[in-house]
Amino acid sequence: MTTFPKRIALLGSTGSIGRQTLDVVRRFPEHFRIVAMAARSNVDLLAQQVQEFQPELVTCFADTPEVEAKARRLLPQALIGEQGLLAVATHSDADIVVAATSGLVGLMPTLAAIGAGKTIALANKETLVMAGHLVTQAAQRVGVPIYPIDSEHSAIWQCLRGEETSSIHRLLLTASGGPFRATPLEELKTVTVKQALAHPTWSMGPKITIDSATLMNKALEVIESHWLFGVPYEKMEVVVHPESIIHSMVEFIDGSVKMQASLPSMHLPIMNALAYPDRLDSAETDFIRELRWADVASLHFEDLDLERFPCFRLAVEAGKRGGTYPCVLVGADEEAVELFLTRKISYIEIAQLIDAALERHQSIEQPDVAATLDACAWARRTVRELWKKRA
Ligand SMILES: NC(=O)C1=CN([C@@H]2O[C@H](COP(=O)(O)OP(=O)(O)OC[C@H]3O[C@@H](n4cnc5c(N)ncnc54)[C@H](OP(=O)(O)O)[C@@H]3O)[C@@H](O)[C@H]2O)C=CC1
Ligand SMILES: CC(=O)[C@@H](O)[C@H](O)COP(=O)(O)O
Ligand SMILES: [Mn+2]
Repeated sequence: MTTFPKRIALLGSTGSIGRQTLDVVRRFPEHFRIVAMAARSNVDLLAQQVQEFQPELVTCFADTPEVEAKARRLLPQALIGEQGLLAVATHSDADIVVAATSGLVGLMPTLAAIGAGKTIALANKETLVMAGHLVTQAAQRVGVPIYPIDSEHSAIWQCLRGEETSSIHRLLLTASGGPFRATPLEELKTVTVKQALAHPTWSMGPKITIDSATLMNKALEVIESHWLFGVPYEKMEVVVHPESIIHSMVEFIDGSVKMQASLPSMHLPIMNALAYPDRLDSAETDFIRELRWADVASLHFEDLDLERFPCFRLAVEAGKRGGTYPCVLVGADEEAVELFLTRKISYIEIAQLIDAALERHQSIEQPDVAATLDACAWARRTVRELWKKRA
């Protein structure tokens, strides 16, 4: 039987997933309590959240001296600096850690949380992509569960309840196709950051939104599925579904297909991960609207256009090759997306730089944590150097 309230440590409280997690906690105070929270630079919002949720521990990474000064002024009780994420992830009062920072910074706190025996509610997909073997082995060793928050994985997780992995014929991950699904190929050379950030169905942080535009996000999700559900790459397919209402499907060996549908809102997968094995009543919320027949009357599905989205092939290939290739993928992507967001490279150069970094890499098998982080750092440096040579 579940004991409520569950006590939550929230990594990335000021982000898109972090804020939606707090919406859920705010709505179900008898079910959840925030005991610790961490953010990087949005001190104003973090201070408001601390005021409202009264965590026992708050930390701010503070990536510049200005942010640090502000954090010391507005949050004198906060732990400042890089140790903060680890302290939040291992807080002794937390039952469950919501891993919702963006990018590769998610790995170490997630491993630390597992080591401390915490249940993981995982939004940060980069963690499993770059270190799937380390994270899943650690979780198995300690005996802690990893509940997915990513919408596709939440859908698959729900479809698999009561089923055997041996009954899976294939996983079908849906992809919205992003803002450039139908853009003439020639125009992709000149698309802007603003256009790339205009996701057709989801409102998310900038890194994942650009990954959705390049379809890197979907490839990361294929790799994430491999680790979460233990399904080989040959048994996974991606189908473009522009409405983002079917969040993914599982086809079983007898031909039956289960799919999970809901309007695009991350509140539902967050609620699912936090409340598992229970389900909370969404009628009690103002952020989840029930699905009406009109919403599903006209749904569309298309094949994925691999020529349009070179990042997809590059990334799945890196996942299949294994070793340190997935670490390089995550590091190179993080750097290339940063260069694009700061308007230093064009949209099509994202894939070119990631490709060049993967080409140059000498992979090692079964990397440990240090080798994983080294490979990510090497990839970031390599992308930056390649860009400087071009510029
Ligand atoms: N948004 C979504 O709908 C979905 C997101 N995900 C995944 O969830 C993760 C989070 O995404 P999203 O919420 O969109 O991202 P955002 O960019 O909106 O938020 C990122 C959060 O992480 C914090 N953060 C970043 N670096 C650090 C650091 N070094 N120390 C402490 N905090 C840090 C940010 O703090 P600050 O704001 O102060 O800078 C912010 O709170 C990503 O891995 C993404 O792929 C998966 C599925 C859906
Ligand atoms: C909400 C969520 O889970 C995102 O990861 C979503 O999948 C992004 O949409 P795309 O299908 O465009 O990548
Ligand atoms: Mn997703």
